Amino acid sequence: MELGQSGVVRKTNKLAIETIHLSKFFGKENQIRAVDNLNLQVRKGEVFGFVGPNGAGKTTTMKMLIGLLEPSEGSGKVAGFDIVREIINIREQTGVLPEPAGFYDNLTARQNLRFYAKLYNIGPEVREKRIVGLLETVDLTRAIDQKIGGFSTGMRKRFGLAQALINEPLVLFLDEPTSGIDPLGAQMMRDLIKDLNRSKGVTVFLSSHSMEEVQEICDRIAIIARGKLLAVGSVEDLRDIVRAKEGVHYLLEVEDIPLSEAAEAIKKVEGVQDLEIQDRTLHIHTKMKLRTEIAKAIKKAGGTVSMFEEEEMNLQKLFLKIIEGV
Ligand SMILES: Nc1ncnc2c1ncn2[C@@H]1O[C@H](COP(=O)(O)OP(=O)(O)OP(=O)(O)O)[C@@H](O)[C@H]1O
Repeated sequence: MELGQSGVVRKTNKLAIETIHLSKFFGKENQIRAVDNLNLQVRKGEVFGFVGPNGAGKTTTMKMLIGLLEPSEGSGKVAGFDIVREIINIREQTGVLPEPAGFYDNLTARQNLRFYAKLYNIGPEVREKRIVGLLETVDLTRAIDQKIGGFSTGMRKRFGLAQALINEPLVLFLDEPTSGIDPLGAQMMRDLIKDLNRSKGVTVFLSSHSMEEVQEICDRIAIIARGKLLAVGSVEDLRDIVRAKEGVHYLLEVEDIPLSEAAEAIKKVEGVQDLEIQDRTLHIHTKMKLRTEIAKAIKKAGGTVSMFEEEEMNLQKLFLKIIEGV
């Protein structure tokens, strides 16, 4: 344990968030298993994406992590503090952008932030400076004395981020940070999140339905469905998981020998499952990664590889493959 600059207790641990068998059941006989035996480890300083279809259990998990819901079973820690017994410490160390976010619409941006700063006992001098700095960070300087009620959706989201940062948190929880905002506003929000993570080392736990967004800003991603964790890792780790399940799809173009000869040579490589010729391209389906073996077989047959690519598996495709049949 150590004391942070502000005198707030900080626990030393390599993990920002950890859950062990974390579960939440609803209903008379606990028949709704909203979160079911979730084991998660989020490292300090990473941007962690939490994705899943509607009703997967994302919000319920977040609520348990920030002390708004008590787990039915299992346990968890945020910034080293227990999510049941040490909620006050967790509140001090975390910032939350909920969806939907509620503000005092009749108060200005500055007045709203003042209110939240007071909840954290931040003294007037630090408070006023921090408010100006935060509103500058989220590009709302010009709106500092405008009432929140008149803000656009994009402005409200950015304001929500400023509010979530008022206590200089170690861990930031963002629920759908770009939902409902236009592409330009969404990109601005994503850049802000990346910047915050890089410049201040804030750990970000982010839930989103935009796979493009998650792929762009997250270091690692957890995929959940029906309350259960299906996969976790970087996009490349998720590709490996899907490759192990579904095999690999290569696109290949060859010169110097007829395509039919190239196809015959490739079919002999162990692990090649299927092969098709479409126009001038060979589509090869293999059990595992076989790039070197296929290239060798072409060379041996007297051919020259002019194009050799693995079919692009973006997070959207990986997500659909991973949740398939669940
Ligand atoms: N208070 C509650 N009472 C009963 N069931 C609930 C309650 N809160 C959530 N649930 C159920 O738990 C499951 C998980 O809900 P949750 O809101 O956590 O999903 P989600 O992944 O956040 O979904 P979405 O992407 O739609 O926001 C759903 O089946 C939901 O209906």
